[in-house]
Amino acid sequence: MNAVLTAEGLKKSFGAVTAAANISLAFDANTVVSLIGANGAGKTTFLNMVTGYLKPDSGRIMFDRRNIVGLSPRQITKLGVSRSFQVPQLFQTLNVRDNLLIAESIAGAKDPQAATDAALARFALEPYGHQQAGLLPEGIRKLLDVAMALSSRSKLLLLDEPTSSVSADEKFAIMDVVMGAARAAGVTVIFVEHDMDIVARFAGRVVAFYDGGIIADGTPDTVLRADSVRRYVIGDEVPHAAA
Ligand SMILES: Nc1ncnc2c1ncn2[C@@H]1O[C@H](COP(=O)(O)OP(=O)(O)OP(=O)(O)O)[C@@H](O)[C@H]1O
Repeated sequence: MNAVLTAEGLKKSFGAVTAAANISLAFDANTVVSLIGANGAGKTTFLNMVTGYLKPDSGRIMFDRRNIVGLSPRQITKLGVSRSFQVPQLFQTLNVRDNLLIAESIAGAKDPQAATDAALARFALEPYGHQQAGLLPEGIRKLLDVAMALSSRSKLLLLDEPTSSVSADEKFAIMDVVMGAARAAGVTVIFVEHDMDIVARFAGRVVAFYDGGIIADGTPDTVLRADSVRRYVIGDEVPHAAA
C-alpha cells in the first residue's frame, strides 16, 4: 500500500511528561484511522506534530515523501494536510456561506464561489447557508468546521474529536456526512475519538495511545477487545493475568 503519512521515531516531552515516546506509524492512502486513548495519552500531541503546531524533539514525519518537521502549520496545510479542532474555529458573526467562502479563498480555490457551492452541497449545509455561524446547533458547527478544513488541496484530513459536544442522537448522522465528504474527496482521514461506538462504526483501523506510546494497532474489532485497551482506554475492569 501507498503511505500518505509516515511518522518515524517521534519523541516529545514537556518537562517530566513524555507526550510522545518514540512513535512510529504509517498511514495508507484512502484509509480511515481512529486514534483513541485516555485523556493525556498523547493523541493531540501527535496531531500537533503532524500539523506543525509542535516540533518533535526528534524523529521524522514524511508526507508525500517529504520530511515536514520544521515547516509551519501554514506550509503544511498548503501541502495538503487539513485539520479541524475540538472547538470549531469559525467566524462567529459571519454566515455559513461567507465562512466557507473565506476558507476556500485562503485555500487558493480558483473559483471560490463555485467551491463554496460544492462544499455546501457536499456537507448538506445548503439549508444553513445564510445562518450566522455563532448561532448554529453544535452538530452543524462541527460540519462547517470540517467543511472549512477540507479544501481542494487536501490529501489528509485530521479531525480532533469530531463528535465531542454533539448530542448522542446526532453523532452518527454528522459522521456519515463527514465520512461521505472525505470519501468523495479521496482524502485519508485520521480522527481522534472518545466514543467507541463511533470508532467501531467509522474506522477501518484503530491506534490506541497510552502514556505517549502505542499499546494496540489494528482493526477495530481486535483493538477494542484487547485487554490493554479495555483497561487503559475504555476503563473496563479487566483482571490481570496471573503471574
Ligand atoms: N503544550 C504543552 N505543555 C505542557 N504539557 C503538555 C502540552 N501539551 C500536552 N501536554 C501534556 O502532554 C500529555 C499528552 O497530552 P495530549 O493533549 O497529547 O493528550 P490527549 O491524548 O490528546 O488527551 P485528550 O484526550 O485529553 O485531548 C499530557 O500529559 C499533557 O498534559
